Amino acid sequence: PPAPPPDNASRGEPPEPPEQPATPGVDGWGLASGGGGARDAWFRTSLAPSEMITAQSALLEREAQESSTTDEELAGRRAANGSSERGGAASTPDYGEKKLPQALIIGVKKGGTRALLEAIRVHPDVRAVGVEPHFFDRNYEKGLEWYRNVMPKTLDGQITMEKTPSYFVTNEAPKRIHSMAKDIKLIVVVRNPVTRAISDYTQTLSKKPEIPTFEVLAFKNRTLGLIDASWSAIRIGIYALHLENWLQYFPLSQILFVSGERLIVDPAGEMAKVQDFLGLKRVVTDKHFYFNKTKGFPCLKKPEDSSAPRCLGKSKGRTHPRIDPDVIHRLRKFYKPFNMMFYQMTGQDFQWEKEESDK
Ligand SMILES: Nc1ncnc2c1ncn2[C@@H]1O[C@H](COP(=O)(O)OS(=O)(=O)O)[C@@H](OP(=O)(O)O)[C@H]1O
Repeated sequence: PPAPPPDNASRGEPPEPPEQPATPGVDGWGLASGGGGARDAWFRTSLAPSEMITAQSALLEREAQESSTTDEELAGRRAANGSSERGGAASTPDYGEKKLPQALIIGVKKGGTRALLEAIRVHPDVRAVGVEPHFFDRNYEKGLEWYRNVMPKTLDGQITMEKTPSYFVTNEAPKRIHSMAKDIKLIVVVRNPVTRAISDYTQTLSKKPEIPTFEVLAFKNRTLGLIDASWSAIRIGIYALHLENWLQYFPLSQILFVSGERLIVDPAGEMAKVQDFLGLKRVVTDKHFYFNKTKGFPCLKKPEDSSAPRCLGKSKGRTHPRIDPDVIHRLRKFYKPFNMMFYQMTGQDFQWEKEESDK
């Protein structure tokens, strides 16, 4: 495989979270209603009103810094809803204590991380932060007490979780996470890197319509067919490169790789693996999902006691621009050796080479 690419260079996109040079030698849906009853709704947070303030300030900070890894719609609703976010549970006393997370969704950006977090927080034994705390990349200097405070209260036996997709590509993240909890469980939602890159670009384009085309940004030299691996949209997809860094600190057994593609076609199947990995009873099953034809994605069934939205918002499942098939072909060739290395490292074949087209 080609040599590790250099760091991302600014290409007129919103700034990315700080990404570090490659490791040397590497080629490379929960409403806690009625005191813990049905928790089946996308777009709900498990935060009490007071916790919302902390989380919202984290959110605002995040938005001030950059907006590349966003769940914009979710953020918008949260800001609009203010402290009434817990809906039916707002009047329910919030028992328990805030703990540091025992499991993290560390990536990848545009992999399907929001869908996974919203689905797992349906589980009564999981409580999660709705926003991305970005602790191990941007807020680390705020300290562990700040981080713990961002977390929702949990009862004994409940797992605390958060998701920040940029952790996966943050050089310092594995070391920092390991120093907090060496037995933490890590989840990575991976997706065909070509489609992921287009999804990433589509998100940027939605905020900055004036940016060059994907085809222009993807190449250092298009005539020579030289891919610009320093462009973050491309670099994030070199999963083997980033994974190498995590494996310096965590055994493979502590990392679960979820297929972003399977999470769409068989959400219950992927959720079974996630629950097993987290040591949870398989509570989130096919009964919780339905396929929404308008959205084109699986959504969570509406809880009996709520009129909450069931699908993820408009920022999830955007229509991708049409990309020159030749460029897609070049990118697939570029990623192939890295994908092979990733399959070998994880012992899982994600079948990205078999896909005939990239959405
Ligand atoms: N159930 C469901 N509903 C909607 N969207 C779904 C779902 N499951 C997976 N996906 C895919 O998730 C992609 C966004 O990934 P992330 O949530 O990780 O994005 S982000 O990094 O937090 O911005 C998003 O990417 P795009 O389709 O490119 O918008 C979706 O394809």
